[in-house]
Amino acid sequence: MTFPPKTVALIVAAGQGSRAGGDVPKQYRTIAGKAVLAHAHEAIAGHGAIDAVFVVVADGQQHVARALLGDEVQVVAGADSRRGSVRAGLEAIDAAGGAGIVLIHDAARPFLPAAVVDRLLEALADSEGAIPTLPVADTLVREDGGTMADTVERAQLHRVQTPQAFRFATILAAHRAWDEARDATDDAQILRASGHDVMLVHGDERLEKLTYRQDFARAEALLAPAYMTRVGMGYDVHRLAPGEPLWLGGVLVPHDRGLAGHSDADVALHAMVDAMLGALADGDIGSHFPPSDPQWRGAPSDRFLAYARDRVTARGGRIDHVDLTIICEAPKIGPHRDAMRARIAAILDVPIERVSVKATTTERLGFAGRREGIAAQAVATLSLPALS
Ligand SMILES: Nc1ccn([C@@H]2O[C@H](COP(=O)(O)OP(=O)(O)OP(=O)(O)O)[C@@H](O)[C@H]2O)c(=O)n1
Ligand SMILES: C[C@](O)(CO)[C@H](O)COP(=O)(O)O
Repeated sequence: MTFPPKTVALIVAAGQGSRAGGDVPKQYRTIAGKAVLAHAHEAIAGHGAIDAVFVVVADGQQHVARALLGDEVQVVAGADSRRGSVRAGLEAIDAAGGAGIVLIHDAARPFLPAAVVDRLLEALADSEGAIPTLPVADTLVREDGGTMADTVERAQLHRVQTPQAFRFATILAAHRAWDEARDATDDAQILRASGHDVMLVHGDERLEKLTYRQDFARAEALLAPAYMTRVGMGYDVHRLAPGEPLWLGGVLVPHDRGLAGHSDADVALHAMVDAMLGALADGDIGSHFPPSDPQWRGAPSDRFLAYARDRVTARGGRIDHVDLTIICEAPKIGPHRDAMRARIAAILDVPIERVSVKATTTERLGFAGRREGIAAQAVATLSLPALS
């Protein structure tokens, strides 16, 4: 029976990130709230073939790495060059008992699809080393003092990524044999210099290295949740009755009659609640606050609207806009429009510019025209995570 060789991931994170700028080295900057190094660690450590992870950081930063990654990870002090940091990591793995396979990975490549690791390990079955690469899509030219010189044939050129996978004993020996006076930008060239072939497997665009400041915006965009716009509409009617206060759009409006209903009968807020629940495809106001339930008798309708707002937030969504139309002969809505907008904006916790309140009569036609009741229509526009 053969056992798979012990496979160790070695993440190098001891660089200064000078090309990326910023107050802290790029591997400690966050993307979607998580440190770049933590993303890289999570991606590689989460692959089922990885038995242990060693991380190389600048001397003095060991406690930062442990705080980010936990105590299971082995933390090693790095060197002034990437090559030196890899060497320090390999020696630490050797001192800890060695490995069968090592995957050497840049912390600066935080997004690692598992399929890349699968391809590397498969290629390693017949070789001492394998690396992920991508083809070059642009035309390549040499420069001669600011002008274009020869075009470089690109068919055989590849962009080299990490992780780079090696038989551990072979890459350790190659590093030890390497002339310390020379640098090397990656480990595959060190292996090759020791006489071994390096297999190429297909890499992944998501593995691109964070090198420059603008690369961080690209990385944030990669992780940003995709939103979809959802629109809901609501409609409600309540009867006007003497001796009732008139609540409309969350505002107490002076009038000779008020709206009758189980709660405070604020027809405008009720239509808005239904619009928001509609956009969520989450039932209607009656299913969340049944009129048969005595606890809602006389209840202020701003509670219902705040509830709908919280349903949106709980789904990871945001309220982009609400548009309300109040349909009545009297009272006049114009004088109260901005107070209603301000109140609704406060309940929904959105800027007032996202709240529209309009009004219309029905030219004295129908129940609204006969002043028997007031109707309201609302449209709510929400952004919800696409998968919600
Ligand atoms: N002395 C070094 C230099 C680099 N690295 C690591 O090697 C990876 C790739 O290197 P690079 O992108 O060049 O990172 P930096 O050297 O930090 O960047 P810069 O050259 O812009 O300073 C990074 O994860 C980096 O932290 C390292 O461990 N030790
Ligand atoms: C190892 C590497 O990421 C492979 O592309 C690259 O060579 C690192 O180069 P850098 O100059 O250290 O960024």
